Amino acid sequence: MKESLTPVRMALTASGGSGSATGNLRNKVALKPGHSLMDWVRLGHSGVDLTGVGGVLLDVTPEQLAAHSKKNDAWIAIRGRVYNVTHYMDFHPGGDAELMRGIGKDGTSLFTQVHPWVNFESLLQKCLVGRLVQSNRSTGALPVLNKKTTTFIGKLFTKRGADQCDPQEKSVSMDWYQQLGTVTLQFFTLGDFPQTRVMLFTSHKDLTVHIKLGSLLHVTHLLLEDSVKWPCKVRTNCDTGMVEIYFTKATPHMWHKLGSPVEDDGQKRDVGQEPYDPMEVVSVSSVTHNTKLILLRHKHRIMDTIPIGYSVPVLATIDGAEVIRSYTPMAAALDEQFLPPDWSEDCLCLMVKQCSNGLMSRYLCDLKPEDVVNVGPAVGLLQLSVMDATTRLCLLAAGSGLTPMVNLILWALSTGKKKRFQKVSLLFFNLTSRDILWQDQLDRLATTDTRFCVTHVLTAADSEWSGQTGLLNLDMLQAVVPSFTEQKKHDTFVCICGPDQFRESSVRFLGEMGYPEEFYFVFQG
Ligand code: HEM
Repeated sequence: MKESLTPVRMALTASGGSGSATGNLRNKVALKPGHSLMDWVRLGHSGVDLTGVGGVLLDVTPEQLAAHSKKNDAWIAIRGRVYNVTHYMDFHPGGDAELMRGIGKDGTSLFTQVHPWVNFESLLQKCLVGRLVQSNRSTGALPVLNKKTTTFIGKLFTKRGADQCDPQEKSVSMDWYQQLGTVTLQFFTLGDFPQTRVMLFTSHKDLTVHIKLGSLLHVTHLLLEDSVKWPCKVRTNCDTGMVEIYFTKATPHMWHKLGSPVEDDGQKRDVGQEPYDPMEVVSVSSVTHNTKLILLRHKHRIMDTIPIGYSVPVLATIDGAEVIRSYTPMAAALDEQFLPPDWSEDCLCLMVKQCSNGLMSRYLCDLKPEDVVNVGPAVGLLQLSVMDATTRLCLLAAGSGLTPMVNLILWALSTGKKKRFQKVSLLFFNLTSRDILWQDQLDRLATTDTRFCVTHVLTAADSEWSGQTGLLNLDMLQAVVPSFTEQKKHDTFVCICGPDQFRESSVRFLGEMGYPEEFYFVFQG
């Protein structure tokens, strides 16, 4: 969860800025009655569409941005995101005239010059229109600062690019803020779900952050001003592509600067073959009679975020032969109260069903704490942006096909998401009731979040089972997945994961319901 950001005046001192557009120490205006921060928060929750575009995230060109430069139609871009601040005008503590100075354009530098501590992400979350993209007419060339890290007024800004890549992949910028006991790094990317690796070495000060966007790897290497604790927390905002890394300071005190950049060779390079990483087993716990939850951790202070629905290859030498099998890392629980006791933020969690003839699954389920497993780079095809306009997510899973669904469920139900999913339905098939994975967690989630519902179906139910039974059929599917209509085609997206036969029949029935391929995604086993 995002930590609350109390405005930190020290951040101002640290950055050397004046804190006011005019140089006055304070430049706040008296707001009209009914325009306090609380009133703004209330308006955000009132259901009024503050975006003015109906809640669909748009790609906005600079020309389109410039067309919204009036007080009663005011858009502003800050760090790659475009917000409609028309409703915010009268709530802006610096007054409407000040805010107007950044309207219709990229207001990032003005904004950071005046109040770098203001948490615009949170204040304007209901106003998010979309992403600022290159104009179609422009050359697509972004500043190319290869192998260069520029530091200015107490924060670090890194921008790199390559000529032959998608313009959206090119830039990653960075900012930071601090409180007495914590320091947070923010990386602004335009990616859907950038893959991030955080590494902290010597004296807990030597920090390297890798952000992988498509075929590019952006590397930020810093010697922090002081030591921080491990592990950190990494949170990715899939709507905006922002990655936030939270550290607890080893000693609480205000830092004068974040640290100094370290020049590396090859700051940006194509991501090609990455070696397998040795990871240590933290714990192996039972989920059901034949399924285990395995927590792995890098031997050194390394932490990865894996994009939703991606899988990692696991490599092991079993009976003298090398075996590779892919698994989808997932959250270790749907709710904090179910987290395994040894879990920490830097754990990679795999759920593995022990198959009688599965060499790798037996090997993994027999692992003991401190054993070492080789894990390769994550790969996947699911792009969350295909669900930009989706309000209803239908998940069809069978057995361990639940694994990619877990992170999808958590993502779709996450608060903070501007374009909320109104409904997330899981149709979950298992053999018998003792095979149902995480039944307690799924059922609990369905009671605590009304947007989520789960239907358990057993294919070999015993006499005590009062729920649904049988193999997937068209009626069952139609009860969970709405009929496909041309007018509402973007409303629903379906994800499928399970054994071959299950995937095939799901696709066949969806076809019978008229669903074109672009409205569902099949995870390959
Ligand atoms: C880019 C154009 C903007 C300009 C020139 C501007 C200017 C100002 C000024 C002069 C102040 C008074 C500063 C002080 O005396 O403490 C202020 C305060 C503030 N502005 Fe803006 N602003 C801009 C955009 C925004 C946006 C987009 C937001 C929405 C997130 C925002 C949120 C705030 C907040 C929350 C304060 C109060 C800060 C505090 O109490 O520390 N501003 N702004």
